Amino acid sequence: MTFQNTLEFAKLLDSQDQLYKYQDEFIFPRIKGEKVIYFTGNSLGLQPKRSKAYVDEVMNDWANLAVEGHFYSEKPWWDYHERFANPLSKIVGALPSEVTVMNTLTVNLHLLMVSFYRPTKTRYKIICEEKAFPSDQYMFQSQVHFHGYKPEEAIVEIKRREGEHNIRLEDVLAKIEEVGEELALVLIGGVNYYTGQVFDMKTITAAGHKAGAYVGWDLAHAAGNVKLELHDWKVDFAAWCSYKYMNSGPGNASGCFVHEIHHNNPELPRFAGWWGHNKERRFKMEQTFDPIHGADGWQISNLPILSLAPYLASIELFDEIGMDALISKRDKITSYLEFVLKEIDKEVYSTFEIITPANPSERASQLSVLLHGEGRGLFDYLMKHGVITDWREPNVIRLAPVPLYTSFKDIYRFGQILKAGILR
Ligand SMILES: Cc1ncc(COP(=O)(O)O)c(C=O)c1O
Ligand SMILES: Nc1ccccc1C(=O)C[C@H](N)C(=O)O
Repeated sequence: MTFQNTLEFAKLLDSQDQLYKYQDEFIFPRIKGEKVIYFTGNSLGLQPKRSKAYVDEVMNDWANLAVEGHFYSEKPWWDYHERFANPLSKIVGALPSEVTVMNTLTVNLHLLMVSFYRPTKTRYKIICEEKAFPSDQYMFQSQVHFHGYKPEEAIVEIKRREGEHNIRLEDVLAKIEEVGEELALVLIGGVNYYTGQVFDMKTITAAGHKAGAYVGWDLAHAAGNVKLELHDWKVDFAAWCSYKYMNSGPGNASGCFVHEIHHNNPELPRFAGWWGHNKERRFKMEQTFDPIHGADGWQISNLPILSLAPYLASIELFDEIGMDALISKRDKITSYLEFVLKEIDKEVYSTFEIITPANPSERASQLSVLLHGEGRGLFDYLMKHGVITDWREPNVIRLAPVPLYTSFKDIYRFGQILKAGILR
């Protein structure tokens, strides 16, 4: 399809968009009375209107039933998290028994590393990507330190080549082969938070296994954004936060995946708690831990039901729409954004550089734009004029045209505001 940078064309695309109506499911902040153009769903997703009723339900059950709510509320709290298994498993390409919700992302990655980072004298290295999200870097450093290694000897970063913004698959595979028998774990962000690069998770997972290592993925920017087949790819474990593309609310619960091949492995250590104990016998208060066979067996504490409530509301929305419809709009709207950026760049003789891969199979909902010759002033201008983006040092803005609630008209309007901002 040949795109045009006109309001009429954007409206035409909106009229063909089957997800157009879902914008109305979300609450948009307003600036001077007008809904903002929201490009930061990769940091914090918008609030679905249906979330509040789910939270209210828990508040009411708590008021009316108090402790009895654990077992007798409309959605009993003691197994509330089990409602996520079906819809979540479809989002990440897993069996229902392979997913669970608990804690928060970095905490879950730490807990999963308890099981899957088991360094020995000869096999102790972790491969990760250069400039991983800082929380992941601190996690790796503290984990290797905990096991008695120094970060510089145990952490192997895959570097970008000189002058390139993205990591090449061939370089990931070469590094895995090079580290070979010393490799204990590969743990990479499935979608890089800064550039929006999507890694070839299937190929990297297979390569890590061939080297004899476990392979896990930080799916913060991938869950609800890209097509995942965690089960078929034989990923060992993964975790994600739910407050980005899954719109569950600030700091909300994380999701976890543990492949079924690990469910009955008594050799795998884990940090246990009563919520991971045999469900039928949990309240018998027995001494010996008998883990649930499934990702739920990694649960530790009883769950924060008030925060799961909006996550459940949002996950049901995903279930209604399905990942395939989302991804098909995602690709079209991301390409339209790319087109509009390039058109504006030509019109104003500017020098943007989109550092996200141009290849649609290596990107998803995010375009990261290097603003050569522009500074924070442009970002501030956009914010003031109703475009919410985010700024990452030294001079990158990240734009995520989330398919659930972004319209093609938003993209056109953004282009016009951007142009005015550059010419200001
Ligand atoms: C890739 C990645 N990893 C980890 C985190 C940290 O998540 P949390 O603070 O929920 O542990 C984030 C975002 O905050 C992220 O983007
Ligand atoms: N949870 C947050 C709390 C405060 C500020 C930012 C975040 C983010 O999630 C940042 C996000 N991980 C990012 O890719 O920028």
